[in-house]
Amino acid sequence: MKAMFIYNPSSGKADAEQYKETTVNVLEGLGYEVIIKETSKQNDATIFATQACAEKVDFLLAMGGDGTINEVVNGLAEQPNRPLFSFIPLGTVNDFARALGIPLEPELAIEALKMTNTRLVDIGQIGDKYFMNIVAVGEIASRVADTTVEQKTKMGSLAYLLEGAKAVISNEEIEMTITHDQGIWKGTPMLILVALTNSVGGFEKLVNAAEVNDGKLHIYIIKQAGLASIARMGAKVLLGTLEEDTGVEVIESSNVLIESGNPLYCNVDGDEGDCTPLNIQILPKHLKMLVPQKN
Ligand SMILES: Nc1ncnc2c1ncn2[C@@H]1O[C@H](COP(=O)(O)OP(=O)(O)OP(=O)(O)O)[C@@H](O)[C@H]1O
Repeated sequence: MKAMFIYNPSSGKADAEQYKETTVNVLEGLGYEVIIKETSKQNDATIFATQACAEKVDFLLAMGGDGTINEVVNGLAEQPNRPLFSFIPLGTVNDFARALGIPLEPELAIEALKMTNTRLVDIGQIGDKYFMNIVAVGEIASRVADTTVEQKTKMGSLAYLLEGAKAVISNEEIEMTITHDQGIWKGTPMLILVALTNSVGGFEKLVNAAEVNDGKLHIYIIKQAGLASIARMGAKVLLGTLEEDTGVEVIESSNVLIESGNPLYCNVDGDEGDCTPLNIQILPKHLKMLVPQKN
């Protein structure tokens, strides 16, 4: 059996090197012959993941933050022979790991490779790219993309909230049209989230209803709100009851087209993505993943 191990030495606190040997030992202990690939720049992880498919490896293991994992998913998504996939989270947010029950401590995640189950997992397609967690559209979303790596490392998920709140103060109303399976929504929302998983920006209960393999895009339309309403919604984010807020509308759909009066950049899995109009669809159970067995 062959495995490819892709790691990003710069992810998180840049400590992939320290976990590399243990990871390879565990893979070899599981009977894999291991091909090791170190990324050095943007897109390397995508190229390596595509190579893994061409070389028909049995298992692809990645180590890195959400950005690296997103690149790997982009390399796998269009290939006909996708290997089993899993990853060791090293980033600052690690939403996909939270959603899948992969331990956030790298040592524990590596150990967990010894006892896994397979799970078919949905991914999303946005234009010609792929994502596994979230697309955010609105002025807040573009500000979040401005959060520096230093801010993210220091404050973790809090950075997302603070940057978001700052953006709200200068928020201008932008007309948006959302075409989904059941109809068309028009308005001037503050933020639109299209989520595949429960965990967004490190908040594990943000999209409570989302399961990684439910075949649905969970669309949260967050309407214009003053600071008091934002504080109320913030509390509900923590409690996992955001969808009950009067300022929030939730739509489930397999496809969505998001158009806006002025072009708006979106944020895809924490990084800047394309500009509106955005065509998003779900690819149900597209990845076969190895996830830790539940105790
Ligand atoms: N050797 C490298 N040095 C610097 N950057 C790299 C290297 N290899 C890959 N990259 C780039 O680093 C980007 C960010 O990495 P990643 O998201 O894994 O870490 P992070 O930003 O610390 O995590 P998170 O997204 O959870 O905050 C990748 O998308 C890739 O383009």
